[in-house]
Amino acid sequence: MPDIPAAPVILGNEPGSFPHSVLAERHPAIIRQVREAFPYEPRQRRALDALLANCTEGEIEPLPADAHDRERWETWDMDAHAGHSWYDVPWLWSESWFYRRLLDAVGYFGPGPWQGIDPFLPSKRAELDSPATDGELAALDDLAGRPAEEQARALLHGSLWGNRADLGFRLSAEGAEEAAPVPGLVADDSERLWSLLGTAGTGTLCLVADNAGRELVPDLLLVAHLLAQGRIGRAVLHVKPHPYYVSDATPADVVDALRRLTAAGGAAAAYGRGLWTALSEGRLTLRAHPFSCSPLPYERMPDDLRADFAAAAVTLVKGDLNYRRLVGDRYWPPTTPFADVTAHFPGPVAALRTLKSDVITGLTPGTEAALVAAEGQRWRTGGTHALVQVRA
Ligand SMILES: O=P(O)(O)OC[C@H]1O[C@](O)(CO)[C@@H](O)[C@@H]1O
Repeated sequence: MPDIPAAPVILGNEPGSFPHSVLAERHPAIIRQVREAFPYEPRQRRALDALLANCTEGEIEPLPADAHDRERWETWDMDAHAGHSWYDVPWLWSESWFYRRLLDAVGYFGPGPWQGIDPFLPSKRAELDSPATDGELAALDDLAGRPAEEQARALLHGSLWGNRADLGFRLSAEGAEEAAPVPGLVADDSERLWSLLGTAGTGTLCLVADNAGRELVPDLLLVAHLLAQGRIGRAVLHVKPHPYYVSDATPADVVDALRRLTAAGGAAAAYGRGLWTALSEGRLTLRAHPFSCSPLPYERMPDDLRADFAAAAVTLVKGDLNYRRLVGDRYWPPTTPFADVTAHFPGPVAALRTLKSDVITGLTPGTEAALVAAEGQRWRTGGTHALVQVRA
């Protein structure tokens, strides 16, 4: 690990800051949304009320002795944070804790009739079934006639901007972006990524997925294309073992996305069938490792996960939250080299992310200055900029 000076860990205790607004406003809004989405019973409603009070005004209370994952949370710093305000512990930790406690409140971990019912399913399904998704899948028919290289670039673009829930594989979108005053892409190592993926490869691609629906669909399309073109021999798709950060993809969401593709007809269905076959033949594997919902940076990943990533030709890490966990959720100076903050990662790694939180590394001084001149600090959190960063 290079000797880089540690930057301050992001906490949520500064009123007016983005992390503070997530804890003070977004989490209560998520609780309201979940209450309205299901006919939860009185016990669950009382538990949601208690969570609302606890997460905004209370202290972190350890999991009960019989919680199925208590030991795991002990290794994830629960005892060190117990007794503190949610605002005074690392923001990354507080956010993960919120989803863990929310699932408890609605009875997700059971036992009982609500066990395994995803409280975010209605919003995920609505997005997947939206007419916007129809239009985006239909656009694949035009893409199918283009040269493979062009398809690959368009699908990468779709996967990247899909992180904004905006499938970008409509080729027309590419030019629009270049016309913006500050480029949409604040760092673009995509050529290095293509060189890692080669043109004829037997290696494994690990894709650490982020959101379900309109992000997962283009992620799957990209994987399908790379497998079909023989640029990789195998893919491992890492998803979350349980609902998380509202829209994060779980194994059930992968199945929903595949059904959506195969039912769409045209080129989308062909991609869907290819993925279905790849899963049944073991060329595409699903992983839902507990650490994928951990409140810790990837630097602290367990050995089995480390071995997975070490064996990959490249690991694609999708989205803002995974970026925060990859580089460390800290106020890095924006020009801190990406290679330095990802030196802990056990193999070649590429981040594909739209910018939705304060964490950023790997910018050139010129890019940072142009962004600040045009937008102040809004570019960090607005989701209007994106990056492709690679450490080979
Ligand atoms: O879906 P993504 O790209 O991981 O974004 C989730 C994002 O939600 C927030 O945590 C706010 O809750 C972001 O700052 C975070 O990183």
